[in-house]
Amino acid sequence: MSLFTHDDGGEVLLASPPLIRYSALLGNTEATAILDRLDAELDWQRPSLRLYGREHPIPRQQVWMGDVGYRYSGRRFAPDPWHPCVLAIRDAVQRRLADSGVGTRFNSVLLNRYADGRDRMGWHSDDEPELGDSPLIAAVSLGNDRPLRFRWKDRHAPAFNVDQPHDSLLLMGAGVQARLEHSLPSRQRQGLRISLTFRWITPLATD
Ligand SMILES: O=C(O)CCC(=O)C(=O)O
Ligand SMILES: [Fe+2]
Repeated sequence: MSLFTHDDGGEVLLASPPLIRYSALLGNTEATAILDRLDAELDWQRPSLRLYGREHPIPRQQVWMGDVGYRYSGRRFAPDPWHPCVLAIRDAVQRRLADSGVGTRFNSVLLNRYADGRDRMGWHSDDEPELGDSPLIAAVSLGNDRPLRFRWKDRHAPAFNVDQPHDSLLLMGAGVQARLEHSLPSRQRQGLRISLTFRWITPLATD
């Protein structure tokens, strides 16, 4: 699914709200080397979520990284310090977005590790209050190409998939979290994938 291509290589998958995919963010060799390092060097966690009084380990692993803490599903997470590879990716993302006229910075990132096709993420929007009114989220994919599935909250149009190849960047622009939900469905026979979703978090007054 692609409407047209920007001069800088960004593919406009949805014009409004904007959903834009960029390829070859780091270059294949560097992206693969970084995938291996993040897999080996990060302190991957599998927290449990409490649902109807029972603890359920999430079906993937994750690391929060950056300058500010984060609340997720009612719990507080202290961030891990920036890993040099993650800083390199953040800078590449900010440069690529600046080149296409999107001046933005990110102060935190959620890294998700999907060991195989059984690991997944359920339907959600990234719309926590500390992300502000119309958050901009930049999702970088390393490793196996797993489609991100989107559905409209008002169901006015069908759900659709967005492929996320190795070394690609998906920009979810203003309005995407308000109007759509996304999920990473399980798949058969898939290998390791790590995603990095960069965000700007405004620390709340209660912090
Ligand atoms: O791994 C993905 O592609 C999706 C991650 C995501 O939705 C998130 O981190 O909020
Ligand atoms: Fe998300």
